[in-house]
Amino acid sequence: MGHTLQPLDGAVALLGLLVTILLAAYRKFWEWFSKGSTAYPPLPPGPPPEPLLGHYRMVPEDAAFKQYAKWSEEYKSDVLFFQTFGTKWAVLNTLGAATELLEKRGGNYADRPHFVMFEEMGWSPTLTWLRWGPKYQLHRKVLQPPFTKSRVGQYEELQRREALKCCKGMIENPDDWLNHARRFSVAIVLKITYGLDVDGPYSPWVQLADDAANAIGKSGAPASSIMDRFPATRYLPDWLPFMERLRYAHTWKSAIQNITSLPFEAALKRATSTTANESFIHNRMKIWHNNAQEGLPNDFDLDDIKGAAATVVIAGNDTTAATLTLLILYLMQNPSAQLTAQREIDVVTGGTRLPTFADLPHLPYTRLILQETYRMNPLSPLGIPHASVADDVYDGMFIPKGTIVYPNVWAMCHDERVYREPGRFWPERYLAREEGGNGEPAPVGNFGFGRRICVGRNLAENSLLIVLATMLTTMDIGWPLGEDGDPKPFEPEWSFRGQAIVLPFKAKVTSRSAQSKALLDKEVEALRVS
Ligand code: HEM
Repeated sequence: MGHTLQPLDGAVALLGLLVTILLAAYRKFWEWFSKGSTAYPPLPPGPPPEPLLGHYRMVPEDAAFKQYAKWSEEYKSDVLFFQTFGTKWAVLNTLGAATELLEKRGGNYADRPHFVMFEEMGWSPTLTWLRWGPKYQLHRKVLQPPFTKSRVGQYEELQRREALKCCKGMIENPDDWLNHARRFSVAIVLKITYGLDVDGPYSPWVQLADDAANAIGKSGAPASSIMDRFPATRYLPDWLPFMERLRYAHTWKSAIQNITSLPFEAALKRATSTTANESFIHNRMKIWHNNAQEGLPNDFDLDDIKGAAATVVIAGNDTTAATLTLLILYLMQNPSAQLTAQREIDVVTGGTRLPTFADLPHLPYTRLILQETYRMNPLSPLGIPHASVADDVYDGMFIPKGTIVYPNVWAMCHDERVYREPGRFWPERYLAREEGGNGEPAPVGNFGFGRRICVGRNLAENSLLIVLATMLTTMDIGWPLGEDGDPKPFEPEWSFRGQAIVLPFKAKVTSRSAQSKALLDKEVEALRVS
């Protein structure tokens, strides 16, 4: 039967036409807007946005850094520009752009965006998320000094002690190597910050730190949730289907509250029961009490002390544990690199003692293994975003005030113009050609840029180098064996939602020799009785 034209069909057709015209007009407007005017140069390029939603739906939540790298090639620009609901963000895909903007013009990019999702997760004031201003400067002034290159040596004894315990734990419980890696990292930051000891891999402190790391690690790229792009949505009910990230924030809120409060409370209790304790919390509390007693103002109040301490644990724990996990992965996958580093260490120690901090400057290849690990998988592939304080122009492109700026560290570390076969683990790549290398530059950006550069980078580097050197001296790391007794190579799984994390995997950890085991046992025993 034929279909006669109804008034409704006409209305639908009219609506369709209207939508098409509006879409075309919107595209034209965007082209005009991004081209700039006589007053403003054009915005950096990027894919054309959708009406109303802008680029919101176009950026994948999973491995966004890879999509940004592709767009950078497609639009032939090291800087890309995006917007949605009035929020603007730029992505810097080359080291040149990141150095120029975040380092040379660092003052203009020292701000952070307003992290709405993290606020929903219940964070106290912490340096990492604080906006640029007096409060930020106060936190940085308090947190930076203990971790500078000249002062970080005060933690070497603690770091070596924990490295020895970590290796002994891994060798004696090889199936549990991951928990020993986690314990190593938590033990260092909890001791420095709160004066707390972490007894074994199943200490509740390890679990607590692990929950917080999970909460952060899978929360998506910072400042990229719907609440960050469109803050009013934080007030919507979290059961709405598109409010998945708000639901996530509320689910994990207790993990953030626990890591902020429980070690703090435990440290305060210890402060009354022990006299000598030199942790961050105890030093800050002493200042706080003295000021209070003398009637002086306390600029750094209790909430600031609590937040600053939690920053060190959260920023310093999982990053170190995740890098140690990557080291084990790459050593397992690259036996020849492992052997070269082991030989290097044997020459320095004569094979008759375990390495110390004094040996590290003489272990260039071991250091290159860590450097190559940083390059292969930057933990924060899009860094932690900065934000611009005032309008700026870069390479003829306009970057408006208040733009959120992501350094695409992954793209910089995998730039084929800089690194040959960037997906290959090859520590020699940094050596000069005549030494069998390719003269490639050390990767930059793993610890961020400019005024916001990581406060704990020297501490992290020392922790990782001493545990790496101790592992190489005392352990062999290989593929797990199958039931037939043969090594079974595999490709591990990864999570790229927010941080780039390798998921737990199996490895075969064995003692390197009876002699290295005896040396390790002796040193750990000496720690126990001291
Ligand atoms: C392998 C280990 C680590 C990695 C890969 C790492 C990476 C980063 C990155 C990418 C940033 C952002 C920098 C920027 O905005 O440009 C950062 C900031 C920060 N990191 Fe680390 N970090 C590590 C270890 C640590 C440790 C051990 C501590 C503890 C002392 C720490 C404390 C901080 C703090 C407090 C900030 C915020 C700085 C600011 O906003 O001014 N990090 N880190």
